[in-house]
Amino acid sequence: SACSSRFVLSQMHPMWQEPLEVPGGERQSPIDISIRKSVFDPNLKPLVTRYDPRTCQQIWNNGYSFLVEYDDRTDKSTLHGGPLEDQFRLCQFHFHWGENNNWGSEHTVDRHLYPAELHLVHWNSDKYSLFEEAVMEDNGLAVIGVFMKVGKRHEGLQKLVDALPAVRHKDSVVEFTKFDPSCLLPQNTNEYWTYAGSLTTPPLTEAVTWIIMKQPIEVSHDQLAVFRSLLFTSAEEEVQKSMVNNFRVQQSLKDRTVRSSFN
Ligand SMILES: NS(=O)(=O)c1ccc(S(=O)(=O)c2ccccc2)s1
Ligand SMILES: [Zn+2]
Repeated sequence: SACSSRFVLSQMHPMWQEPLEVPGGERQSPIDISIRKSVFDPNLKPLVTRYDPRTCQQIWNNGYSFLVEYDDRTDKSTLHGGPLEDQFRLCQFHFHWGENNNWGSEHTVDRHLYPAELHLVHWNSDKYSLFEEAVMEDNGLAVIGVFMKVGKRHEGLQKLVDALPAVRHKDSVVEFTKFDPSCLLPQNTNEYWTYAGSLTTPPLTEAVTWIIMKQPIEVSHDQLAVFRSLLFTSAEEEVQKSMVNNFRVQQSLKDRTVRSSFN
């Protein structure tokens, strides 16, 4: 899928310094979601996801996270509803996590940090014909964020966890098929926050409608430990660096309002 293979994320080290200026800079992500400052919007609709597991293709360690990539050449795995006016196509999902269970998520809720956060990345296939075009437009992308907390083992996630040793190093790819990402959504997808933001890794473009689920999913301590066994570095590099703390620092809300789909 074009959504991540053609875009080589900036070669800056994953703990990259914040670039001096970013495109626009008025709607950057991630942010802290203040529950009391969010505004209930009764016009927000339920989210509708239709994912076809047959579009799942591979897992790729891009040196920043690991991406599970989907065939986005047709409208087989889609997202619409919620705050969205158009239909969006799933291109990949990936995660952000910490070196321990005390932190790791990019977004926070009333400053509460989760040990990890899942991002399901979609692009507006009603308005654009290629992912590359959508990335440059302010309504081009929609990312569903799901918080992850430590608890019982997540059976659906285990198939993915078992494949991770095959993509331990940066630039490694392994075939990964027949995975339905809706198993990673919480059972209640009607309660979410939404706001206008950006990609949280370079190019940081301000093209994302963020949809953050209120209900976290539970994963086990051991499953998160396997995430931390991945490496930022490629097999050739002599010094291996554990892939941990791959989250961006929080950004100012500026002149934005976070809406909630629930009261
Ligand atoms: N963490 S996040 O969900 O905001 C995110 C960062 C990068 C991507 S991308 O790989 O889709 C991509 C998109 C456009 C250009 C390059 C990569 S998605
Ligand atoms: Zn992300």
